[in-house]
Amino acid sequence: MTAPIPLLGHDQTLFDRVGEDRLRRLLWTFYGRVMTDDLLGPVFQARVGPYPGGGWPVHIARLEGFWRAVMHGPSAYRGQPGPAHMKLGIGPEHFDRWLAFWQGTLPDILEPAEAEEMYALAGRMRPNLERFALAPTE
Ligand code: HEM
Repeated sequence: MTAPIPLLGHDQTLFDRVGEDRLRRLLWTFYGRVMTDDLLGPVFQARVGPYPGGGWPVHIARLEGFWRAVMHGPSAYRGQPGPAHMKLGIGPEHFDRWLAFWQGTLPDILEPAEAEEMYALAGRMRPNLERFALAPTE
C-alpha cells in the first residue's frame, strides 16, 4: 500500500479549508452581532423575526447553502440573492455597516488567510446586491 498523497493547500477549495462547522459558527455569530446593531437589526427583525428563533434557523441554512456554493463546496443553493435585497429600504450605509461587521467577525472564527478571502468575496458581491437594493420600487 502506498501512503495517500496529502492534499496541497492550493488544491483545496475555500470550503474545504473552512469546513462546515466553522462556516455555521461564523454565520450564527455574525448575524447575532448584526441583530444588536441599531441600523441593521430592525431590517432583519422585520423580515426574519426575533433572533435566534423566528425564521433564523431557515435563513441561516439558506445562507449556508449560498456560502458553500461561493466557496466551491457542495451546495443545493438555488436562490436569487439580488431580488432578496429589493424593497428592504436599505442603502449604501447599510452595506458599509454589514461589511464592517463581517470584517470584524471573520478573524474571530477563521484563520487570517480564509478571513481575508471571505471578506473579499462579500466585497465583490456588494455592487450587484446594492444595485438591486437601490432599484426603484414604483
Ligand atoms: C455584501 C453583503 C451581503 C451579502 C453577501 C448578503 C447575502 C444574502 C443572501 C445570500 C441572502 C439569501 C437570499 C435568498 O433568499 O436566497 C440574503 C438575504 C437577506 N439579506 Fe443580505 N446580504 C448582504 C447585505 C445585506 C444588507 C446590507 C442587508 C440590510 C440590512 C441585508 C438584508 C437581508 C435580508 C433582510 C435578507 C432576507 C430576505 C428575505 O428572505 O426576505 N443583506 N442576503
